[in-house]
Amino acid sequence: MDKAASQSGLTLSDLSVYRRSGEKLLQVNAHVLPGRTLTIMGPSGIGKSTLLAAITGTLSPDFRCSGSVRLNDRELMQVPPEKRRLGILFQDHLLFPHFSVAQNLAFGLPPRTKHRRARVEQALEDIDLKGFASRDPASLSGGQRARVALMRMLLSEPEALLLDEAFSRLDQDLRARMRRLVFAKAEQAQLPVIMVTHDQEDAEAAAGDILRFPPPLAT
Ligand SMILES: Nc1ncnc2c1ncn2[C@@H]1O[C@H](COP(=O)(O)OP(=O)(O)OP(=O)(O)O)[C@@H](O)[C@H]1O
Repeated sequence: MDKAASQSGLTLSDLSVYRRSGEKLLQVNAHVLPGRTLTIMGPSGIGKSTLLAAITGTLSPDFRCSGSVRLNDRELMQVPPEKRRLGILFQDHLLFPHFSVAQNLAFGLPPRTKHRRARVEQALEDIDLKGFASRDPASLSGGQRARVALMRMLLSEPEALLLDEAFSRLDQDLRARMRRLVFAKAEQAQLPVIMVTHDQEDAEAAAGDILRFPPPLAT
């Protein structure tokens, strides 16, 4: 593998999260290739969401982290959150309630994007919501909201995706459709993905490495 190829993707090196008291929650070493997904699973409360916050640079003051997060050729630890170019999707699929669907999507576009209206129209088509531009988010179904949230994240041109129980509020059919959409987009754009989930089917659908906490006991 040449040097450039070996640097592509998202690399967590001894990334550790601690409570302010000094107690270590998790430590992770992982390399996620472009277009591939690393699934993180483990019991509630062990620090999976906190780990994602360490990656995005949005840890609450109750925690601190150490180690390294490299995205392609950039070390992110000293980079402010808004410049890390990470897309994160939570289970709530939060949209701005006073913005229309189109305005929510436009919010994802980087500031200097040209042809904003056309980009938003195309995005609506991509998620099968043509004609929904002026709708109020509250008038959408859960699945429609999830697709708008996903597309808004993708429009922001992230270089990696982080999914925090992103599919858990969706019913089974929709969950499978959303998963396919996310993994297809990630593969198409060659984005590394880290997915936190409690759901074995999510993990199987991702078809990538799985990191389980606590590690299984050796037999
Ligand atoms: N803002 C906060 N201040 C203090 N403690 C917090 C805060 N957020 C989370 N915690 C605590 O930190 C620990 C890790 O929480 P975290 O949400 O990262 O766990 P998790 O593994 O993602 O859990 P779940 O699977 O239930 O989402 C938990 O004990 C939680 O109660």
